[in-house]
Amino acid sequence: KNLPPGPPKLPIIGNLHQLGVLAHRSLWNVSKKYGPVILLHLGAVPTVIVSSAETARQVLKDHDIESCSRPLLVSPGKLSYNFLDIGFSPYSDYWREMRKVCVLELFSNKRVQSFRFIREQEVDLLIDSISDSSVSSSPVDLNEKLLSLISSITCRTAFGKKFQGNEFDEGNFEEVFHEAVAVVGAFTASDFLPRVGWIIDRLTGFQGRLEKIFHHLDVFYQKVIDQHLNTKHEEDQHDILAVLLKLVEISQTEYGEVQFTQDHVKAILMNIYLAGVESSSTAITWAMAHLIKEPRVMKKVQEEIRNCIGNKGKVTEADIEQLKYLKMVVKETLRLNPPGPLLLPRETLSHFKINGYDIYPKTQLFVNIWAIGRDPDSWKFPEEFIPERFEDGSIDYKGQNFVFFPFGAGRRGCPGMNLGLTMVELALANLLYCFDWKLPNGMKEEDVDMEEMAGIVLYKKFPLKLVPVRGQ
Ligand code: HEM
Repeated sequence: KNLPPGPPKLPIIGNLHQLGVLAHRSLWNVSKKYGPVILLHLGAVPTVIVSSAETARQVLKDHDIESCSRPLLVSPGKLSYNFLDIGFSPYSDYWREMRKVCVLELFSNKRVQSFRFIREQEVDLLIDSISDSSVSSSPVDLNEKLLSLISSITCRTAFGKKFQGNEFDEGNFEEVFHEAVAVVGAFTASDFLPRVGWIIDRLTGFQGRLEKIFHHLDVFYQKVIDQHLNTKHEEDQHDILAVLLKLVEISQTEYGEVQFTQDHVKAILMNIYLAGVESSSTAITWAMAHLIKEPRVMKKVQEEIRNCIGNKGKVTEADIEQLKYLKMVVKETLRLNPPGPLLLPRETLSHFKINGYDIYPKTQLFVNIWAIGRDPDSWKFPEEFIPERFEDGSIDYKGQNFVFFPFGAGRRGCPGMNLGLTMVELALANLLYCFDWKLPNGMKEEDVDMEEMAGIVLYKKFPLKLVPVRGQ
């Protein structure tokens, strides 16, 4: 065996202690010492981490089929009704069929376009609410505002209506989903310590949290499903849930292998909310944080938008294509702060080699795109925010260029990329068009902290509070 190198491990926990609070950073440091392919043991689970463009290409392109499964993790398994979703489900005929159906029915350009009016309406509401703060010159908590924006868009798109605050009987809607996000993104003992892990998860209360959140979500999904089924004017329903319920009706005739049930519907709804909301809202927050720290870039992108839109009053989705520099700002943000810094964990299906090292089946695999985005071999001044580096247009999002692929690549790449980018670009463009932004009293650009917090996505740890000044 020619196994990849890695640091020595401890009994039982292996290298778990080396993950630290921000695993992508700790793993980057380990790979600086041992090279771009390293082997760690997370408890009992052999885990390979690749951290260079070349090794990522080998995994996601040359060996995509050998490495495109997912490990059977406890929390995602529970919340996906035993892997009936597409994000956490292992590679199988079932997953292939489900992904095909979802890409066709839920993530197609046509479907994304059909929800355009919802995105534009919700962005208008956001701008109105920020305008109120601009009158009183009070700071706006952008983390909170943007999470609420993307949550509202997603709820209306997925369920046909917004659920905010206490309108949801099982508790505060945002809190319930926030807890679901925390639970699904957590490293649990059962995933790494097969015999004793479940005892630890019981003792720490994790198991109880998981059961409780599963119950709350299940009651919620069932309610919205029942409401949909009981609505007389079915033709009025154009949301994703209506599309999914239609699939339940016709699954046997049209979708051969997969027999769609209400549990499948619930699992997909979980994917859409959990995968879409925090990743997109967090990307906009990071973009605003970089821009406020870099007045040169802020000025340039605002000039582009304002010159292009003139006095129209707002930016619509049709305008976005012309905003080339805005697109570069979004790319540069996703290079430095990819919402999924290690992608989602993969699991290998068969033996293959990376850089000559043997990778065996049932190995967990992480691709450290956060490290690849800061690799000095690929990027000049990697720590600096310079959108112009994307000027020549040679680097796109399609997962073909392995120096930059914030949506992953290959078979498991993000199917919600177009939807995510559309929401990010539209919201950001309007925030920049409608307002000038200032730091609260006494703060300087260098005081804006860029500390990260790990979860299902890489959050900005502290709220970004900025004062809006109404421009046009
Ligand atoms: C800025 C926004 C977003 C970013 C950066 C992002 C990023 C990612 C990444 C890195 C992965 C893992 C890819 C891999 O393992 O190779 C992923 C998977 C996924 N994303 Fe996204 N995503 C975003 C928005 C969305 C949205 C809006 C949705 C749906 C509404 C979505 C749905 C999914 C699903 C279902 C998967 C699992 C795919 C599979 O395993 O087959 N994402 N995303």
